[in-house]
Amino acid sequence: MNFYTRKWVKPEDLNPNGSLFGGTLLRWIDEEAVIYAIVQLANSHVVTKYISEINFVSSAQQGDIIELGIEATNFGTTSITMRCEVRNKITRKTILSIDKLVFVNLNKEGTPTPHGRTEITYAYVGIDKIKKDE
Ligand SMILES: CCCCCCCCCCCCCCCC(=O)SCCNC(=O)CCNC(=O)[C@H](O)C(C)(C)COP(=O)(O)OP(=O)(O)OC[C@H]1O[C@@H](n2cnc3c(N)ncnc32)[C@H](O)[C@@H]1OP(=O)(O)O
Repeated sequence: MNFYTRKWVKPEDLNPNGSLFGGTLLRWIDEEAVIYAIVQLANSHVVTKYISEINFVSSAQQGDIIELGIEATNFGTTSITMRCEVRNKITRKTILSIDKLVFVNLNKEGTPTPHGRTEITYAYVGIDKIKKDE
């Protein structure tokens, strides 16, 4: 699993108890996962379809540095399934885990369309190769 994104937990990210707000963390994960899906499927028109059980394992506090990890676990016909783990960068303690995030590859009309991908792309995919809607 690659931990590409690091976040520094700031005052505006906190809930009234002073720990990292769960909704903020989920927003960061959705964003991270959609970028991962766009790169893997080489298409900018992908949407979040399904997110499985979310396990908030431990909390993060102001000042903590956390990192978000995403890994593709299955390439379907029109979908990609990923798993996610968030951990404290310093202690490596798990903060959250999600077993399944499913994103669907869409065409210009917004209909699910085959992506033709079968395995993880590790090499850099040029941004010019990512299909964008016109
Ligand atoms: C890096 C450079 C970028 C440059 C460029 C930037 C562009 C920057 C763009 C940003 C983009 C932001 C995007 C953000 C992410 C949102 O915020 S997306 C917003 C939230 N999501 C939505 O609004 C989606 C709403 N849902 C839908 O529109 C429809 O459900 C969908 C997605 C079109 C799918 O329709 P459907 O009838 O369920 O389709 P169906 O053919 O039955 O299934 C499609 C696939 O989903 C799977 N599936 C269906 N239901 C389920 C389920 N419950 N569980 C698991 N899998 C399921 C199916 O098995 C199938 O997969 P395959 O077997 O083909 O692999």
